[in-house]
Amino acid sequence: VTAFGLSPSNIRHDVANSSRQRSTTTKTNAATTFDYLSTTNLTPEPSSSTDDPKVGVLLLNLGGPETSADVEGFLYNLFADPDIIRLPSLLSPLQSLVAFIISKRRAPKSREAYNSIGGGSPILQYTKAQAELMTKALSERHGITAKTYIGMRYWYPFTEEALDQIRQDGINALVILPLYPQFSISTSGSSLRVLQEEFAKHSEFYGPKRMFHTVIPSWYDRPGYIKSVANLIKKELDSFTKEEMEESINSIPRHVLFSAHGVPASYIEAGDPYKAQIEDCVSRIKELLPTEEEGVQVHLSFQSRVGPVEWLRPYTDDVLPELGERGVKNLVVVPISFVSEHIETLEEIDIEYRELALESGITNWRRTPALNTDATFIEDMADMVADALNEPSQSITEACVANNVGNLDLESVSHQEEIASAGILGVGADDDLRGKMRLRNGELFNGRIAMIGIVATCLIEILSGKPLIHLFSW
Ligand SMILES: C=CC1=C(C)c2cc3[nH]c(cc4nc(cc5[nH]c(cc1n2)c(C)c5CCC(=O)O)C(CCC(=O)O)=C4C)c(C)c3C=C
Ligand SMILES: [Fe+2]
Repeated sequence: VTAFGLSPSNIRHDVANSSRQRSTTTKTNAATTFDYLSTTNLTPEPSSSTDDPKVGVLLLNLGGPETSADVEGFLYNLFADPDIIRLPSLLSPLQSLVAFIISKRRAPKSREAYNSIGGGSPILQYTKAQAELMTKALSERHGITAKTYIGMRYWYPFTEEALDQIRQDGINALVILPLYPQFSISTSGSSLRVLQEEFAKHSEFYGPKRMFHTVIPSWYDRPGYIKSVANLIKKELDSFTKEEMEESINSIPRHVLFSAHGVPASYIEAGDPYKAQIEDCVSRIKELLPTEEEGVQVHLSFQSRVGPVEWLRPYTDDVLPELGERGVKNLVVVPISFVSEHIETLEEIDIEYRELALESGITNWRRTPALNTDATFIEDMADMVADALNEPSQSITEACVANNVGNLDLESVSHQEEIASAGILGVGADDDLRGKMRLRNGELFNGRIAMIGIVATCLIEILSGKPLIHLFSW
């Protein structure tokens, strides 16, 4: 079935009539029709007295503090998310306490970073601009009138608020688009979990008889997106002057460093597709760039690690000095896992990494802007929504299962490994593998003991007022 196989009466519906009943952010194109509804296998009950399809697009994003007074609350929401810090189930009742302690601890450093970029995150402004332009392009390119909603995970407007509005507006065909090109359990997965909970709470509204929804879980491989990033990089590569090129003492004069947001390495072990999608994305973009023979070398590293655990490697702050040592002078840094400017582009890359690069001898520094409202990208967003309306639908649950959301639970990881290896272990048991499984279970046990120790340490600090907590570095 297509994503929204509504009843035949909706086919070739006149947008001009229905658009009067809903508030849209677009100009209405009266001559256009809802051709995308033309395959009809399912017949939902209309949500209002008319049987208009009311199309909504829900853009999911992370959100960010708008002022420095918001920073601690934002951090609390982030660390209270079990998809960001997953405690073993025994300790999960302590999640709020852990979030409280870590956010208090981290707030001054984060606040300073936000102050250096004007006091708050620009994420909401960029997301609003993307929403408005995408809605307009959806109307102009595809004749689809839709209302676009923004649902942030950790700050206003929260996803729950967007869903309240979606219900009030009587939307009956919803495209869910996380603004993360690559899927991670910690980002798109976390937002989809909120949707799952909300849909269960209001099942009378979100049931298939009342409303269809389809999720676009990841879209890093869309040619329009790949092309728009490649174009931004080529523009920066072309900006190196002849003099700058001559400064290079590396055999390759220009270098491109993709700096992706990191995740803890344990996420990948739990089945997070993020690393594989980042690598695939980078290799697709690379195909559109000049080759090494043409004087451009491409690198990939991961930034923004937080806390005491191992994150995806290589780390950006290790790679920059290495490139400097290799005589690289001309470098274009490309933020790759996010589509608008935010603290980690404006502060971490533009200030911290730039300084590190200059200290390391990389004298000619460039950074591609985030896609923001890039015209090719906005058009591709609109095309992506239109495609989702015409292609087979993917439910929230299907998207979660396909991307291993929920696997972060330590018990389920261990259980799945046992299941996965049961065949090998049962017949012709492999002692080495059994040994590894025992080791893994031992590690889990040790992990839990360590976690209890950490929480106990925090409690002691709170109760005693003494700073035991800077034993670990959130
Ligand atoms: C693809 C993008 C992102 C992934 C993956 C991701 C995972 C992740 N992040 C943290 C901890 C923090 N993230 C913070 C800010 C932040 N994170 C992303 C994106 C991804 N995070 C963005 C775009 C932002 C910035 C929002 C803004 O205000 O502009 C922060 C707060 C900032 C700071 O104090 O450094 C934290 C903390 C973890 C632990 C994690 C994976 C488990
Ligand atoms: Fe983050």
